[in-house]
Amino acid sequence: MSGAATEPVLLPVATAAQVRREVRALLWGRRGALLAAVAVLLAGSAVGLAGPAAIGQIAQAIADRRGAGALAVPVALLAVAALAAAVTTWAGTVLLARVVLPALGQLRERALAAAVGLPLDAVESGGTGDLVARLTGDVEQVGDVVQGVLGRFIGAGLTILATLGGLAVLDWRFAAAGLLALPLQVAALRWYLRTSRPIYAEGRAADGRRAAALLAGFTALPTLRALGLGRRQRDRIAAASQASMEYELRAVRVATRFYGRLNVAEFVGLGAILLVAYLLVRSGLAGIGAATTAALFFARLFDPINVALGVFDEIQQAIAGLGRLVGITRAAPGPARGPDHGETLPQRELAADGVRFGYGDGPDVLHDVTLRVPPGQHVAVVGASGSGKSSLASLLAGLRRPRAGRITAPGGPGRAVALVTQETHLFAGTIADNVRLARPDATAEQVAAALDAVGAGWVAALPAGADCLVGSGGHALTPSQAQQLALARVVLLDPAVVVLDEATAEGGSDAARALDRAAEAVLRGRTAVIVAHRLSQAAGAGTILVMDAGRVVEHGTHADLIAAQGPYARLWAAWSLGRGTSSGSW
Ligand SMILES: Nc1ncnc2c1ncn2[C@@H]1O[C@H](COP(=O)(O)OP(=O)(O)OP(=O)(O)O)[C@@H](O)[C@H]1O
Repeated sequence: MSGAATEPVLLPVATAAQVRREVRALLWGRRGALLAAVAVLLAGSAVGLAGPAAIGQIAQAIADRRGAGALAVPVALLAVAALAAAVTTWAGTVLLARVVLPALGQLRERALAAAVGLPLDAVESGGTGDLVARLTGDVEQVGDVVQGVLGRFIGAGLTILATLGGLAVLDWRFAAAGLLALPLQVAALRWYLRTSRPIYAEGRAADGRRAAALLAGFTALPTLRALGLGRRQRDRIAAASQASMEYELRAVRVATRFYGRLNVAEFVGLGAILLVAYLLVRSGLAGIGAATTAALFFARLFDPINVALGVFDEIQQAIAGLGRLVGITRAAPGPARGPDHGETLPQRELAADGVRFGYGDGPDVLHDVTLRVPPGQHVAVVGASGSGKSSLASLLAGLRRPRAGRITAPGGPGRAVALVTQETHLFAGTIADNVRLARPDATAEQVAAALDAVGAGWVAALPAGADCLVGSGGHALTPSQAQQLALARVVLLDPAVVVLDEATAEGGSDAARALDRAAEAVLRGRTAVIVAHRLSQAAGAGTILVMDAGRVVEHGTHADLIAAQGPYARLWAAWSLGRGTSSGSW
């Protein structure tokens, strides 16, 4: 392993243009519904203008000293407008959620699917933490914004537009006066974002330290008590709590000052409108009614502007989260889906040509490895520990990409190459669920047949049979039983090629024999590469490949290699000698 302590290479983050393209693609199929939602929200905003207009009419009627009858229509309009605005805004928000939530769900599915197909090295170099954070934290953040504030943000934006339009319709000078507030609002927002972000970030870090201090207090309780250190830990927790509270206070102070600045902007805008109204009314260019309406229009902007600016930060963070989500789908796809893995030409044999490989930016661990496995043939790979057998297996299975050279595998529908390693993971669920992972539509009979094929008779003996719960919290399986389930998965998957990496290394002699038989059943009739843990596994294979320090140093049948008196013959002699005394592996 190389000791290069480089920063982890995180998964890519999509650029703004890529995010836009992805969002457009996601929404394109729903554009009709989206347009409808925006139209309804816009209608709601426009209807909302009727309220101030009605009040303006009332003011005008009073100024003109008309009778009470003249108020009937504007008052009725006021009531109807309020109702209509409420209904349309509600309908628009619901419609918008119906469009955006399924789109987000689709993006999450695509990101998940991409994550599952990521090349192992991409995940390893970025750290699984990055991937998990994106699939949980970022999805949650984007989802919260989409469900919570997006509708309000769009509604507020449309209300601002409609109101500015209303002001301009009354008199363009009203709109111009109102726009005086804009530069002040922009400056306030920029100041707020600049000042609040570091406070929020440090606040989150302080929260983390508080949680860590608390946790340490709990886990180390017996030690702390025994040594009489409880008070010191309590002081530490108190200090951490104090620190995170101070950040919270600072955040509140900044927010208060932000809204104070917005109020100044509103004061400037409203003052300008009143001044313009005064001048227009005095010169007879506008009536009292229009002036009242203009002032009310502008006052009506306060709310949506506060909403829009208040959630701006959240929306920006959600856009950043979206970039990280889309970034997963942009990460280079694994070689199993690349053209070299048999997509272009129907390829029958599994082959490696001049393959060079190493981990991360470490040294090469495979040098110029070439091998061919004709259809239906079995090749066993043997060699001392660290000679590169497992690395070669993961390359052949398409889990990792070579630095140079090519891996070619039989093409065809479905997953053509299955890798079985001893690291089998059991998912929480029934035994049948675990086997069915390979083929979700498999019937109970097919699952039973697959279990039968690998000799997992013990399943039928369980009280619940294949419906027995396993995985975290479920019935505990022995490593070799878990291995059998992994092999049963392969039977269901029915791949053309199987790469078996020490699948039978687990267990004592009885279990090992059972696994050997299971592996034989799985390999029968398929092209296979077997990383042989015990030489007896290799002896039966058509071709044996001997590896040493990342190179293929010998290959041939068992008899050929014994006769050649080379490295394999030496391994065989050593292994045969130790067979009686050790567990059987070298
Ligand atoms: N994930 C990894 N990151 C970095 N180096 C690795 C990694 N896995 C293996 N190596 C290195 O690659 C070389 C080949 O290891 P590999 O596991 O392929 O050998 P092997 O023949 O399968 O050994 P064993 O029989 O012990 O499993 C070794 O030097 C090993 O230290």
